Amino acid sequence: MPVFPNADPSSHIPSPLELLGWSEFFADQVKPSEVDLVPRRVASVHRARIDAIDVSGPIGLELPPNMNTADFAVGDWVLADPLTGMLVSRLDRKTVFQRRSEGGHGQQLVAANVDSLLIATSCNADFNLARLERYLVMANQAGSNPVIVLTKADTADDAGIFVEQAKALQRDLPVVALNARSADPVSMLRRWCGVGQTVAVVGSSGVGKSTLVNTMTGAASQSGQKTGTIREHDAQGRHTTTARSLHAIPGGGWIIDTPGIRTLYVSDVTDGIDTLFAEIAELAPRCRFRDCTHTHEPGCAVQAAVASGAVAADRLERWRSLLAENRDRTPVVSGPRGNKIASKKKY
Ligand SMILES: Nc1nc2c(ncn2[C@@H]2O[C@H](COP(=O)(O)OP(=O)(O)OP(=O)(O)O)[C@@H](O)[C@H]2O)c(=O)[nH]1
Ligand SMILES: [Zn+2]
Repeated sequence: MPVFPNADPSSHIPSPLELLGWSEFFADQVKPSEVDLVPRRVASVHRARIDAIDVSGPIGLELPPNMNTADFAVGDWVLADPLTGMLVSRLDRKTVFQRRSEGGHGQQLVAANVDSLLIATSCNADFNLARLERYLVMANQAGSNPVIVLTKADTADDAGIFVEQAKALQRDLPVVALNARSADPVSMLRRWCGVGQTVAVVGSSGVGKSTLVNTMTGAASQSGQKTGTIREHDAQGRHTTTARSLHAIPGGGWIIDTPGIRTLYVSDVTDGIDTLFAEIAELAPRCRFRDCTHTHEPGCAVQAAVASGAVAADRLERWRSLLAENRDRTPVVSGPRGNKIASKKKY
């Protein structure tokens, strides 16, 4: 019998459901009256149809007439009737990404139950600190661990310059530079893609999201086609992703690809901004005024930190503009006495 030097005899062998990302968080939500239902995970959402996976593989989900596919996100866990295949209920989400739809008023669901968000950008003209900050705010707000993935490192003279700049964006932020067309992603991203873990890839069009997903899933497995990624020609005649879907990573977790996002607005993400600019958020309580804007007030701890060089002036500038945008775009609802309160985060 082979001996594995690091094998832990007490180590937990994941159940087939755990391999799909199931955990106690979801199991605890199943009511006694629901024990005859089966958990399924949403693999792709279409206008009139939802495809799911369960322990036996890909499976369709029937939606009752009072439910709308737009209310479901890739990565969601639902309970279904095993006999009719009818979706009965959705379990609460551990994490959820949503973004304000362009021109629209509602929030558009991007993905749910994502453990780590792979924020892809390339080591070239696409590299933009302000855009990365928006994605970081989105990940922080959703409760997922952000990881910056710098693609096309093979085309850069010195990818290290990009790595250093990205690392400075947020405390303890993991940053990896790789060639998405080589085997790099498989080993370099493995620690976020363990058994039962789910990652999602976001970023602008053309940065290499699909290439990354194909490399991680082993394109030869054709799992991309099976779970329903759609590639269409865009205005420039390039192939581009138009639908999100969940793909299996051989020997590991799950990866969700998303279409390129043109404009990412920040809205209702105050906590996410505080995490991104932790050095500023932590100083604020030491300002003389509780509602200090850190611009002109006497006794401002943040301005003092900028003067001493402990906080970078451009960070304060970017913090201010993100916060202003967030304030402008966050819907305000009337409170009990007509006072305005920001809308509550809703999963
Ligand atoms: N040299 C190099 N080329 C890459 C790398 N990653 C992606 N590419 C190329 O960049 C182009 C765009 O890659 P895609 O994977 O289609 O980009 P995408 O982000 O999925 O784009 P959308 O589907 O439009 O959102 C393709 O020609 C890829 O072969 C990389 O790390 N190095
Ligand atoms: Zn201040």
